[in-house]
Amino acid sequence: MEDVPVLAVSKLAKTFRKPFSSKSIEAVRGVSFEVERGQVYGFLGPNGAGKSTTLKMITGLVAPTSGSASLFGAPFSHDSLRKVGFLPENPYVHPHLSPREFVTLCARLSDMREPAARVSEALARTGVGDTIDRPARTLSKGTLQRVALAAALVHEPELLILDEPMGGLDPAGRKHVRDLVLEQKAKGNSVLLSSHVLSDVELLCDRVCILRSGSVAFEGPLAGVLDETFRTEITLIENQKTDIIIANGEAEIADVLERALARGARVVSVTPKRETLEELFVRRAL
Ligand SMILES: Nc1ncnc2c1ncn2[C@@H]1O[C@H](COP(=O)(O)OP(=O)(O)OP(=O)(O)O)[C@@H](O)[C@H]1O
Repeated sequence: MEDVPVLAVSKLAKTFRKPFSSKSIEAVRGVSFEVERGQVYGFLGPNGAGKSTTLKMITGLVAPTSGSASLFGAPFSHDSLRKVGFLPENPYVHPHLSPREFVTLCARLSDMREPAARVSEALARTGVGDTIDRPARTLSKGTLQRVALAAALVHEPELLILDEPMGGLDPAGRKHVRDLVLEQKAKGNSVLLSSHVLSDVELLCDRVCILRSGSVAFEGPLAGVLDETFRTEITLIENQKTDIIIANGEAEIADVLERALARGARVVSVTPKRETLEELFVRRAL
């Protein structure tokens, strides 16, 4: 079972019908990708690209129009969801429950018998400190986000799905999330991370899928892509003017330098530049 993907999404599609109208919105159009064990997988795309809808179909909250998602090598079932933790975008924490009560409720819904220790541990891990017994309606947005994250983690899921986990968090909270994601990976668990914070995605993810208008615009390992787009900037001064030439690959660099020196140009710098995820995102998704 080691080689079976933790999550396999196959041609998932969702069309929403507009009420009282013949119009419809094709939110997701045949999206496929796989998440392996121990992998942190980035799910990116501009606003309205279909990320949240895809994550809701994976977790059974929205019924697909077509296509399927299988978890741990088996067709989707509510049983397989026991091994999944989900932090939705704009999570709802019942306003009359305290963080401890809410996360205990979530733990019991995941069939945990004696969850007290795990509940305290999960809330401490996400940094909900001394507000643990206050009603949720009195808590800040960032604290509620931390409570919801604890609820997604409490049953020690093998696949953690995070939809915009940095929403409303301060720098310390964002660091908590980054550390948590790396901790999950170190334990051999998998994380599917949807985020607009590209620097975090670049730091954490092994592989990414970029959605555009409901379709996959790019899917692949991050390292390979960023290496593939490796280029070198050569700055020259020629006839009292500065010129920047972009060269790809060693042969091209040698060629540019040889010609420049033969013309009597002065080489000011030769700087390797790697494409950032931000640049890749703009190129592929916008
Ligand atoms: N319940 C719904 N009914 C009708 N349309 C919907 C519904 N949910 C989402 N949509 C539409 O589907 C499209 C995709 O929305 P979705 O929330 O999946 O995008 P997203 O990539 O998560 O965006 P964001 O980054 O802004 O969260 C949008 O056009 C949205 O308006």
